[in-house]
Order: sequence, then structure tokens, then C-alpha cells
Amino acid sequence: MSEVNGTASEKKPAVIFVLGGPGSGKGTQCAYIVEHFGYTHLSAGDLLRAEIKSGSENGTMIQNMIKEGKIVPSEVTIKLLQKAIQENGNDKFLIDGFPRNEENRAAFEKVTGIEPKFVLFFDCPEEEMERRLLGRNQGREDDNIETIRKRFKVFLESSLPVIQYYEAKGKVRKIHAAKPIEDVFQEVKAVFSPEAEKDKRSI
Ligand SMILES: Nc1ncnc2c1ncn2[C@@H]1O[C@H](COP(=O)(O)OP(=O)(O)OP(=O)(O)O)[C@@H](O)[C@H]1O
Ligand SMILES: Nc1ccn([C@@H]2O[C@H](COP(=O)(O)O)[C@@H](O)[C@H]2O)c(=O)n1
Ligand SMILES: [Mg+2]
Repeated sequence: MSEVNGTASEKKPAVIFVLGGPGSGKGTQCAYIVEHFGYTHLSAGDLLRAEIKSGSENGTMIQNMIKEGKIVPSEVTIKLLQKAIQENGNDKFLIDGFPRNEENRAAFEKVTGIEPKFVLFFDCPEEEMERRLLGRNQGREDDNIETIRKRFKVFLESSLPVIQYYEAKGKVRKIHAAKPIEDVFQEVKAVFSPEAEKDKRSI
């Protein structure tokens, strides 16, 4: 496929949006899904952090927004996602941490014409997410209590409505994420195994 929003005859990649509050375990579980089910993992946050490191002209703006827990304009994030999809040979992607608000959601659909197959939603209480983020130790500039509180607020105000939008379309697969990593993955597996079977039958 030469373009992500190419002509009707070109097959669009299968996309699963992976959503959940900060520290709910999205990245951790995506690594397991990649290993077991052959998806490519694209984390919107990781792509934005790489863009800062690359010295791009948007770097300072992105860095400031991440420090404040704010959502970067869709145009920037979608360009990074499109490029990552185009550069990858796979036809199925986990898009982690996107769409984060209604603007992200509507713009991605408009620009790429892609509707997610389903939305994997990691549901986790704030106290547990806060504990995990404060213990993460990956040197992230937004893993401090002040920014974490801002990120929780943005999640409740801007990201949950996106999950509710997909819930109304019957597309949300909710995972109880406040359990040990292996137990969470058992629940995730139960979502992906039937999908993998369906995919095999349609080949
Ligand atoms: N089920 C779990 N139980 C305990 N700790 C976990 C669990 N899942 C992930 N963690 C740990 O919690 C921290 C956050 O996990 P992870 O980075 O996967 O979350 P995330 O949802 O991607 O967060 P963010 O939105 O900030 O990128 C990591 O240190 C990870 O090892
Ligand atoms: N769609 C997105 C995704 C992320 N951001 C910004 O990056 C921060 C970190 O995201 P993680 O998923 O790695 O936690 C997030 O708080 C936002 O500032 C974004 O703007 N848009
Ligand atoms: Mg993450």
C-alpha cells in the first residue's frame, strides 16, 4: 500500500485502538499481544517522544505539551502514525494511546478512512495507576505527581468520551487491568484468540 488513505482498491490495514488511563498497562500488554498475535505496536506517546529527540521543529511544542499532560494537535500525531504505518510491512496494528480526544478520533477517521476493528480498553482505578507511574522509573518527564494529576484529569475529561463513543458502537472490549500482568494478559488473550481464528478462516 503506497498511502494509508489510498484508493478504494487498496486494502487498509487492520487497526485496534488500545486505550486506558495513564499507567493502566497499555504498553506492557501490547508487547505480549505483538509476541502472540503478530501485530505491530505503535505507541502515539513513543512516536511523540521520538519526534522530540529527533530535533524536529515541533519538538519544543511537543515537549511542553507532554510536560503539562496536554494533548498534542492531531495533525502532528496523525502524520507520525501514518508514516509509521506506511514504513511498516505489516497489515495489522495496535495503536496505543490514540485517539486521546474527539479531535484525534475524527481527524484520524477523516484523513485515513480507517475505522478500528475494535477498541481494547484497560480499566484500572486511579490509585493503582498512580502507584505504577510513580514506580515506573523510565525517566519520563511526565511521571511526576503534578503531571500525573493533570494526565488523569485529561483522561477523564477528553479520553473517556472517546471510549464512550466506541462503546455506543459496540466496539469496546473492556479489560480489568488491576490484576497481575499475567492475569491481565489471560483476559486480553480471550479477546484476541477468537479474532485470530476468524482471520484464519477468512484467508
Ligand atoms: N498488571 C500490572 N501490574 C503491576 N504493574 C504493572 C502492570 N502492568 C504494567 N505495570 C507496570 O506499570 C507501569 C506502567 O505500565 P505501562 O507503561 O504498560 O502503562 P501505560 O498504560 O502504557 O502508561 P502510559 O499511558 O503512561 O504510557 C510499568 O512500570 C509497568 O511495568
Ligand atoms: N494521542 C496522543 C498520545 C499522547 N500524547 C501526549 O503524550 C503523552 C504521553 O502519552 P503516553 O500514551 O505515552 O502516556 C500524553 O500525556 C500527551 O501529552 C498526545 O498528545 N496525543
Ligand atoms: Mg504507554
